[in-house]
Amino acid sequence: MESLELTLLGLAILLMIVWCVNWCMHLSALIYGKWRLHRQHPDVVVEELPGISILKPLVGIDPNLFENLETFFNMKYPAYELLFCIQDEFDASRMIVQSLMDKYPAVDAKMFLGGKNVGINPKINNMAIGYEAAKFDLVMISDSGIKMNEDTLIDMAVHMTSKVGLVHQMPYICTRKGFASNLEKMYFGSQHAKCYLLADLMRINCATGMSVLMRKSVLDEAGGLKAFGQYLAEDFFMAQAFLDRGWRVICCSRLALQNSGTYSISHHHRRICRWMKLRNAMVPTTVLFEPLSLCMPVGIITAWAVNYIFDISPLTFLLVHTLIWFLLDYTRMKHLEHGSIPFSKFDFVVCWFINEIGYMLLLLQSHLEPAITWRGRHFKLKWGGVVEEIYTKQTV
Ligand SMILES: CCCCCCCC/C=C\CCCCCCCC(=O)N[C@@H](CO[C@@H]1OC[C@@H](O)[C@H](O)[C@H]1O)[C@H](O)/C=C/CCCCCCCCCCCCC
Ligand SMILES: O=c1ccn([C@@H]2O[C@H](COP(=O)(O)OP(=O)(O)O)[C@@H](O)[C@H]2O)c(=O)[nH]1
Repeated sequence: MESLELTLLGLAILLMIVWCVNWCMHLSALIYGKWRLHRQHPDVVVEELPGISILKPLVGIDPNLFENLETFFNMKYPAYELLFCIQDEFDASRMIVQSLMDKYPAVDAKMFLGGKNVGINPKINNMAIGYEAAKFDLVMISDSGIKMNEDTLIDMAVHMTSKVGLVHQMPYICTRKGFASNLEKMYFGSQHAKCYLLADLMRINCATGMSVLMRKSVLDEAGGLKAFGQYLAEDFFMAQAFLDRGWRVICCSRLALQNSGTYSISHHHRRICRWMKLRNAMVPTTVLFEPLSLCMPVGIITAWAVNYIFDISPLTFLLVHTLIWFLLDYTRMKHLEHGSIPFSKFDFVVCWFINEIGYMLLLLQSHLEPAITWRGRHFKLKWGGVVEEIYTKQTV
């Protein structure tokens, strides 16, 4: 009996330690975010910044594609080239790119059609020809849904100091109409931002491939872009290749503004679930630690612990815990927005709860359904992150 009580006491103390670690994570991410993000670079001599080759992999169109791509033609940067990689020669994005190239003849832009089969990852296959044609030593990969501010390239280039090999942007979401967009903002502004900033602070590989600037010479030394075609989480392995060679990988101070014109709650959930499956395979410790870094699971287990040790009402504890967590998320989101949050406080509360609950359900789903579906293709992840495409039989 005594040993059971001791075990329960030990467990309760352990859970309280996990709870304290979570508050330290929350506060460190807030402080680090304040220091790292939204910096200005008034003293930079822009003309001296190195040239950049920007790879834009495109598949299909969405209502914001023209607007998003146009921002790349209007960047304040001395030397850059745009390498549009269009997966299918009959893809509708070809017309959009052509019209932008006609509108901005002074911008160095080229189109590459059809890609090249160098592996399984379709994004890598799509960019393979563009990569070979890149003329600058700094190569940037920028996903189709990204919108750029005029000074984002400057910010990324400034972060590419002599010890740095890869600069990435923390994903965030542009303000668009509707609840689905608010929910996406909530996801990227709360738990995701907290862990992303912390990982960057602790130099843990967390680089997301939607917007990354890399030294091409180092990537070539690692086998070039094609070496990463066997993985679906090519971003993770690319960043790892830089770390393995002693280069620093850092997050710059501008956020990656995702502004896809096609969005819905189910699309967001499918996408996040796909990412969770990749995380589970790449860094298996996240299987245990990701739930332990979420408000509700941590609150519930600690409510039991404080009740066991201090006889405090679990419900009161849970309410106070949730309120403070919520307020810290609100503070972070305000900082990420660099101003006021673009939806009402009521919407914020609703989104916050739906995001917290949805997050836990998605974590469960990511374990139940291991196959990965991406843009209509199905993949099986093998240990170590190598991927295999699953072909389904067509019946006529
Ligand atoms: C008690 C502490 C527990 C901490 C546990 C935290 C668990 C992680 C929780 C949230 C993670 C958010 C930050 C990581 C960002 C990863 C984003 C992601 O999942 N990206 C995958 C998909 O990217 C797209 O893939 C297709 C590609 O074409 C696109 O271009 C990409 O954008 C990506 O592939 C994933 C790779 C693996 C990333 C592993 C990240 C581990 C992060 C650990 C963070 C720990 C921080 C806390 C430290 C105390
Ligand atoms: O078969 C594919 C799937 C994706 N992509 C490109 O890869 C990038 C990321 O795709 P998506 O937005 O679907 O990935 P997510 O961010 O959801 O992981 C985009 O620029 C796509 O155009 C590609 O070239 N071929």
